[in-house]
Amino acid sequence: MKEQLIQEALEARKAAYVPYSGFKVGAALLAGGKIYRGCNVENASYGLTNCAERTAVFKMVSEGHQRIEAIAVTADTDGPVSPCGACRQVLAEFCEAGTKIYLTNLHGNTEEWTMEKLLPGAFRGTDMTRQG
Ligand SMILES: O=c1ccn([C@H]2C[C@H](O)[C@@H](CO)O2)c(=O)[nH]1
Ligand SMILES: [Zn+2]
Repeated sequence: MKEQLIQEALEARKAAYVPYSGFKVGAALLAGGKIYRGCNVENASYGLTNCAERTAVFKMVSEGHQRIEAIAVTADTDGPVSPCGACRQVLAEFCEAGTKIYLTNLHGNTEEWTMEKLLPGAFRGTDMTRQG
């Protein structure tokens, strides 16, 4: 599954819409027996850009799944790509501590991370049980 997710992420990257940065990113995740791909989608109002990882997550949720089994992310970086802080927080919502995160690049450099390594001590909904 690791290799398949990486190949799917490489394919997903080809669809990236990046007229401003030129930096294409691809992601692919497994959920409910299906693979959801995502690419980054930029906007003339730069801050509205959606990263590849979040595109894949939102596709998954909108299709009725809420648990990521594993995810691969790829870009044309020197080392394995490093997901941004926003994506780490969004991934944490639908991953468990041990969920595998495959970080890779176009040169075949791959690192196998976990959600807990990607965002230690992530803020979670359960942290809000004593609100009010
Ligand atoms: O993990 C990452 C890091 C960056 N980007 C995108 C956002 C923007 O389109 C471009 C440059 O930041 O890369 C992603 O999609 N995922
Ligand atoms: Zn991001």
